[in-house]
Amino acid sequence: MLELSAVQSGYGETQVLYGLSLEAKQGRVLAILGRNGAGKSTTLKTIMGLLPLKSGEIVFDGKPIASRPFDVAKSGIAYVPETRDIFPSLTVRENLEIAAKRFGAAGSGWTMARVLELFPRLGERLDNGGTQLSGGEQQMLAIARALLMNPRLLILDEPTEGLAPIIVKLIHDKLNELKTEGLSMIIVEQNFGFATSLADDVVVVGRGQVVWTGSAEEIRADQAAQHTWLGV
Ligand SMILES: Nc1ncnc2c1ncn2[C@@H]1O[C@H](COP(=O)(O)OP(=O)(O)OP(=O)(O)O)[C@@H](O)[C@H]1O
Repeated sequence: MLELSAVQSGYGETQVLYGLSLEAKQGRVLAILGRNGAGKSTTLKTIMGLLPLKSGEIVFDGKPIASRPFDVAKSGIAYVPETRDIFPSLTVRENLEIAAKRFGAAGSGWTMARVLELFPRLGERLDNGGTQLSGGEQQMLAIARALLMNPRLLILDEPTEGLAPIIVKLIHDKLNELKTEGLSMIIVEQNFGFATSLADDVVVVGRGQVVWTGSAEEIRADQAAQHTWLGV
């Protein structure tokens, strides 16, 4: 579904990705793991067109991916950044409506009612401003907003960062529901247990390249790889 081949990218003069290749498959969850600064977020930003592709290729559903973020989103990839990027001056309802209006295909897939069914907590907070939400509620809103774009691929950057264990469990269960429904996902995570219990496939990034590829079961069983690449 999404294939990166020999991708080089970075920030201005600073190169971060040195020939990174990976594949996210249809109907599966891919976890991208790696130590701080390995290049995981940079990989996601390059996919989304937020950083320029210096060389290499990114192919989505058989075609080269769009280069501008809006067009990447339009093509069916929704991205939940590490910063969540809730509009702070808008209410929960307004945050959701913007996504639904801009990207939602009328009458198909995800609707406001369906995302509120997934996250009832948001239904109780519809008139609250973005800044009045807890970290967990912001993450729920960011995911709900991404779903309203009716993506074929959902990309999440560290969805559990800074969240209390009970909210981490809730987010885990919701993402698991989405997985069961067949939604393809890429998840960047520092939380090894969270990532490997959701993922089918795993790649580990180290210094801007993929250094390990296998299944979630394989990395859970491979203590040497965990130690070498993740410091677990
Ligand atoms: N805006 C930026 N300008 C310059 N360099 C950056 C910028 N953002 C990140 N970097 C550098 O790029 C490298 C990779 O960062 P990246 O955010 O992709 O790491 P990561 O694997 O996602 O880890 P983390 O868990 O810390 O986010 C790091 O060395 C980081 O310092």
